[in-house]
Amino acid sequence: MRHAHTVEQVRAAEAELAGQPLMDRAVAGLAATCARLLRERRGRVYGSRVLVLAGSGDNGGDALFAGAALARRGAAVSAVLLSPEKAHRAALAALRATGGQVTTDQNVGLADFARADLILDGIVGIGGRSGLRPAAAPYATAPRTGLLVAVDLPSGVDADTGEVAGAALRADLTVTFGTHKPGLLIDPGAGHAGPVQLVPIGLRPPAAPVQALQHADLAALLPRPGAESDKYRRGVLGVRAGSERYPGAAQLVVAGALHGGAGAVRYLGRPGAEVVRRHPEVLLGDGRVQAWVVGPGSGEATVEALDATLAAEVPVLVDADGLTELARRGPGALAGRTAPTLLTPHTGEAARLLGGAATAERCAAARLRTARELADRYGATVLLKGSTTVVARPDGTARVNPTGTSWLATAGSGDVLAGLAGALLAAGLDPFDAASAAAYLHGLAGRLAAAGGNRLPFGSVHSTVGDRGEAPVTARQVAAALPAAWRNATAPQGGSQQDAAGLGD
Ligand SMILES: NC(=O)C1=CN([C@@H]2O[C@H](COP(=O)(O)OP(=O)(O)OC[C@H]3O[C@@H](n4cnc5c(N)ncnc54)[C@H](O)[C@@H]3O)[C@@H](O)[C@H]2O)[C@@H](O)CC1
Ligand SMILES: [K+]
Repeated sequence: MRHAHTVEQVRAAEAELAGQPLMDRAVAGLAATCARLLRERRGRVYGSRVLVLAGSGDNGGDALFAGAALARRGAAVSAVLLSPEKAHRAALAALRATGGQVTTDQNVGLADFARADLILDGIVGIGGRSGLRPAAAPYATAPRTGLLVAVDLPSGVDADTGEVAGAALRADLTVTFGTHKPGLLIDPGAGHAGPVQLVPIGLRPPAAPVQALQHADLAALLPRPGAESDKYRRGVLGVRAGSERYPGAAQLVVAGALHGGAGAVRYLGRPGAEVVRRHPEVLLGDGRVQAWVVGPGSGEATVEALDATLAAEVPVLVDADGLTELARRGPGALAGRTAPTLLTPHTGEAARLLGGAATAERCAAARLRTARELADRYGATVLLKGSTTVVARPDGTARVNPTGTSWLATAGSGDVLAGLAGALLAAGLDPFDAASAAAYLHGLAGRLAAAGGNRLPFGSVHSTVGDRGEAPVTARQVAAALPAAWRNATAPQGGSQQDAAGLGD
């Protein structure tokens, strides 16, 4: 499990320990990574051009100290000071002692930025407030040919939320200290961070409010049938999805559920005959179920379907048309529920559920806040889909999904996810585990399907961008790739499989 802590928690954990040794460890890790990158790119550190962007705090101090370490190994290091009068004194002296050049002229800085082999972004770290200041903003868009390494986090990204107010630096790699920060794992911040490397510095922070599953966590969560298993013990999922107008949604929910390990799927809806023709395993008509999925493509049947499922005393997953109807009814519609509810909106549906001034764009820009607010208001677990899927519980604990790919932004992909998460609910996972495991498996299936037989490219903690060497996928292909994703995640050699899937640390 990856753990991400808030700035307040990091500060408290740091306060328990002495400052300078922490900084020394951070700088040593940072300088070692930069040296490795330079060796990979230029064959050696000696003679490489390194630019340090140094702000006024300890983040600038880290970058300047790392610059000094690289200069001692023969790199040509220059630094541009963004707040000259407040630059970290000891670090600046260390860089000067190695012969490093220091400037306060931003034109010189931008010229060096264009030609450096490696740039260290030490403008602001966890002390950053409300976006980049005017002196730093040009570096967010200035042309460069070298690699940019963000120190602790990309300047301009909100450490606690991943929100970006205005411009932010875009890194090729982020070297973060002590623990992950939520903003490194959640878009848009995650997109600015690139792959994240964690340098341990000995912090002992409390339980993390934001987590990201890894392969081993998924393997532990996914149900495994035992000798005593029958279809009821494995979990029967009831599906009220699809309509005459949207028969495909029913097929995709069912495909997601069957490949998601449901003991059986019971289908209630108009296109029943078509569903059984495609999936002969499916049971039709009312009967015992352990969880429900309601809403995908349910069209004119939605009101009745929602009434029936919300009255059931088993977990219910509400998606798509079901969410639009729920938004009309408001949070009170869930007040009488005796079993858990899982809501799986995309940002447009999230905006509808929140009402007021909420828009899809604002929900996308503030994903963690949106998921938490919905979970709190509706008293339900919420899986907010999109670039970085976020799962939040009413108590605010959240999981962010590292496996997503933008290839999953395709029609019907959400229906497959609903069926998969529903199957895991029916198997007895609590909604938080069911939703986060489903998102992980679904993302992995999307990536495996997109990569075809190719090895997945080296990725990151978080890589939501469709990579070269991948092809577009359909929702049916995602459903069909679920068994491969399941095997990939649960194979005994999980660690190497994780690397093969491009999800290494
Ligand atoms: N405290 C510790 O024990 C450790 C801290 N470390 C480093 O220290 C950093 C935190 O240092 P600080 O607390 O000094 O904070 P930062 O260096 O992140 O930033 C604070 C400074 O930046 C200014 N500032 C705030 N918002 C700004 C903005 N939008 N644009 C420009 N300037 C802005 C503030 O006025 C303040 O002077 C971490 O991110 C990490 O890099 C590491 O060395 C590990 C150990
Ligand atoms: K930074």
